[in-house]
Amino acid sequence: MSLDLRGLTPAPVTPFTRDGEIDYDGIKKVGAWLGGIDGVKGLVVLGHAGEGTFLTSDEQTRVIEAYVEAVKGEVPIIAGITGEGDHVASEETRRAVKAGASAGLVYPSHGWLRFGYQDGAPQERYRRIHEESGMPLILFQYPDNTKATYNLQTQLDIAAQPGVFAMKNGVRNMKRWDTEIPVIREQNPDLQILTCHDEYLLHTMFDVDGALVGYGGIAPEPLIELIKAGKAKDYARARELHDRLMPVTKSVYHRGSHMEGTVALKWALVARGVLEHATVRTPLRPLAEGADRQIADAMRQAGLV
Ligand SMILES: N[C@@H](CC=O)C(=O)O
Repeated sequence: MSLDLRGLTPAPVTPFTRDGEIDYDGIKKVGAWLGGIDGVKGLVVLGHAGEGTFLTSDEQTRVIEAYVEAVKGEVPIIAGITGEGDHVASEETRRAVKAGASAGLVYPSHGWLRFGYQDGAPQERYRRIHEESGMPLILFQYPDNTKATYNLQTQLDIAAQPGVFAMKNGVRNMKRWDTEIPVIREQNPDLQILTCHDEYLLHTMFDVDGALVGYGGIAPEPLIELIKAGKAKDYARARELHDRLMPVTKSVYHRGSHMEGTVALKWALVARGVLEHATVRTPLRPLAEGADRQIADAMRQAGLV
């Protein structure tokens, strides 16, 4: 498997026009900017930050194509694969391959969040998607406080399957992180382990090959430094970067929910001059009055503006 995500892989937003259509000029701008940064290893489009499930399947295809064009071959485009059933997810992955995506980040089937999954179902989901599309896949570990979180054996099984080359881990249970990551690593030395703990990256930064985060779409430069510091086991430097970013972390990710974080990401890009406005699609809603100014202040304090 040749994809190398050992570094920063941002999950960028999908820009919209003020009337809620996809803003292709906006994608060009975001894609060219992020794709041109040394240390960015790929972009994951159509994830949570990219409002992927709020797009029609035609729109999803066009967003992939637009990002592929925007990055001009500098980095691979990876598509979020979110279809509920394995058959539709597999079809979705085939469309993504055709549109130019180089890999897929496979989300759990949505119903598992509420009801949990039957033994073997996650393994089968990855197996089928890979076999039917040929796409290299990233295992997505959901938070421990959801029923869609995979137990250790399920993670090990998926990680060992053909076509699975990386894991995006957002377990958000530090006991599980500290005990499971070493086992996963030992049993799958080639698996690229990427943290997605946007709201508290510091703890996870010392055990990973990289980060696959929405945060990377607004603050790529310090996050690349943070990943380097983690790999060098330079806690002092990592702590310094963490502290510098804290106002941004708070104003974007310590909000009522991670959903608000997606809206906040767009305001952060407005502050950076990358986007002109922060239009999102429902069910996302505008942030409370003044949040835009608070986010812009935080970006200034962190030296990102
Ligand atoms: N960082 C979030 C949202 C990304 O998909 C997560 O942990 O899942």
